[in-house]
Amino acid sequence: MRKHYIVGTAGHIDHGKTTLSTALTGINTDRLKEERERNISIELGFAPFTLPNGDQVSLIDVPGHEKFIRHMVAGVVGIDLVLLIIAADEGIMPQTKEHLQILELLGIEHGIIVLTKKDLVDEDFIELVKEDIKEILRGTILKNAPILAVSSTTHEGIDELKLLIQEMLSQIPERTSTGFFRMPIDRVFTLKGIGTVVTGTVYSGTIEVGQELEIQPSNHKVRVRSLQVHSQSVDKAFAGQRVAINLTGIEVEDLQRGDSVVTPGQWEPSQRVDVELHLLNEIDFALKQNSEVKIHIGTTEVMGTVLFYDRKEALPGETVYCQIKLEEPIISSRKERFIIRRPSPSTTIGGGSIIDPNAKKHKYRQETIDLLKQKSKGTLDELILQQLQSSSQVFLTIQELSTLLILPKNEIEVGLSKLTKQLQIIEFQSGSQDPFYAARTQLEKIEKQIVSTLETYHKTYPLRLGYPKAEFMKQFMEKLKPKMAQNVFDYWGEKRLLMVKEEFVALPTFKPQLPPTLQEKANQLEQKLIEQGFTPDSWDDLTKEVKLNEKEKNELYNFLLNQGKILKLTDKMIIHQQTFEKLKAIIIDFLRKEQQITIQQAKELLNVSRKYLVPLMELLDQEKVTVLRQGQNYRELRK
Ligand SMILES: Nc1nc2c(ncn2[C@@H]2O[C@H](COP(=O)(O)OP(=O)(O)OP(=O)(O)O)[C@@H](O)[C@H]2O)c(=O)[nH]1
Repeated sequence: MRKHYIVGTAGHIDHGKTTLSTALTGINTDRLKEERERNISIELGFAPFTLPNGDQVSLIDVPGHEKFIRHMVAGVVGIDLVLLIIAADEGIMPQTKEHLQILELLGIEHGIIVLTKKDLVDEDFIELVKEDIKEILRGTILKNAPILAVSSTTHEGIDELKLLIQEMLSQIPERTSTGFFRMPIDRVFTLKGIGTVVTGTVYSGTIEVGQELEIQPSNHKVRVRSLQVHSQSVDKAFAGQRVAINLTGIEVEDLQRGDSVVTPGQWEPSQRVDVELHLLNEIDFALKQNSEVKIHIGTTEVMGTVLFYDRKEALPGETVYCQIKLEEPIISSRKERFIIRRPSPSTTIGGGSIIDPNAKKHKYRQETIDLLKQKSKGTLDELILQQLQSSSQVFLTIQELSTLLILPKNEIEVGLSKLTKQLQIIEFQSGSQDPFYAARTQLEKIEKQIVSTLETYHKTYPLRLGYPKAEFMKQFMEKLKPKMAQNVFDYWGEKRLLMVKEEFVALPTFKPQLPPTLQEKANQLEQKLIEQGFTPDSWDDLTKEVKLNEKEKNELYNFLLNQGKILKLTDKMIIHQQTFEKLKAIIIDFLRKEQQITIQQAKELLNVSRKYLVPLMELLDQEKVTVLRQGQNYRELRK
């Protein structure tokens, strides 16, 4: 299959970028502007040409230094190769160096140095210029770049250059299209009969016709009506490609260069980004705390303030960890490259990569730097583990991790399975529900808390069955759905950390017990209650003559209820379990003979007033001994 590549040009003014583009493509890129209206994906400065093997190249040639920076930053994920153009008669000039620095800051590592205007100088001179260039390139990202001399006017070396471009491109590994979709917008316009069109380079993921997407930071919902890649209509486009998208659901006025088209729900605009920042050697000042800078990222340029956490200033050539507080919210991704410039005089100061696209406020102290360093150096596994270890929410699903880390789900899954095998994290999974995860260290930490919480609770309330389950879940299983919580209870149950009994959580060894002092009083009360038979006192009356404080009274009541020693007749009235058994025996005996019993018959049988009789009979229904026939006034045995 024929491939399509994007090649960028860089170099000092008048060194022959446009003339070389014309020599390679046969198109005068300055004239491309007129063609813009004809097709949604033709745009300023992009000219196509075909390599000897049939692969296609789109050459970007943008005039002017500002535009160069914009295009390089915006196209950083899409540019496969860069041609650094140096005129043989002039050699390295200030802007050559600055462009080289920008390529370096953006991490663009595949390049060819093209020496133009070969026809204006002799061979010896070219050799001298080449030596100069090698000297300058030493230690830079393009240190191994080949150098080739050409003439764009006589076309000497142009075919050789095409072959060299072809060879270099064939060595570049294929891009992967993993992750959520994101495309920073570089142009917005309307076309008659088509509607709103945006163009840009796809940073991550894939896009399809019909897909629902969202514009950030404005949070507009949109749909893809049609797509073009390099003037061809396509159904799908991938990371690294330059794409024109025809959008529905939005007007041109609601879009601007710098916005991003993204997968819905995955990106949150932020006004703080943590960064690893490298300052150029060549600047002649120190970057002070709170300096105002302009950050070029994606297709956006935003003013921001530099915040250091371990210094008052950064010196030329230094690489530091810091934060940039932005004047407007932006969308960015971890490891995304950016450039910073000084607003006036407009000069490039440095650049770097994003550590945290949704950064928080930090304190001025060494720990902040340690954290940023760890985050920037961290592998995917380390990041996942760190998230699970530091999150206030102990249990997280893949979706939650993906949202928190701004990383694609498929990559998170790979990391999780590795970490599970290493026993660094515990996976909770059952049936159709989504699996969720916890870091082992984090789990051990809360297990300790649980044991100590339960111990204290049992000591304070020795008569209770245990810690109320609902409260327990709120405290230790924040945000976990009941079904998921059951998984964790099962896990802890198997580990013999705790046991769950109805609505209570207790240590496995725990049994509610009466202390000796209360035991005696309890016996006394039970005895009295048994003697009262079918006409018992309320709990309040019963306990009047026994010395109990309010708490003991309550605890003992609940204890006897939980132990099944007493049963509730009404809110106030209770009956002893032995009395209830007696009642049951009498009624069952009667019903076996007579089949039915009315209230009147029961009254005669038990010889109590209605005040007791009604709750007694209702208790029998409740305990599933009898049923009251609907609409009748008699009861039968329950089958
Ligand atoms: N003799 C000769 N002249 C050349 C060659 N390449 C470019 N030139 C001339 O150099 C001048 C500048 O060339 P451009 O192609 O406009 O340079 P550029 O780098 O695109 O300039 P900017 O876009 O303004 O930065 C023009 O007059 C060209 O005709 C070459 O290989 N040989």
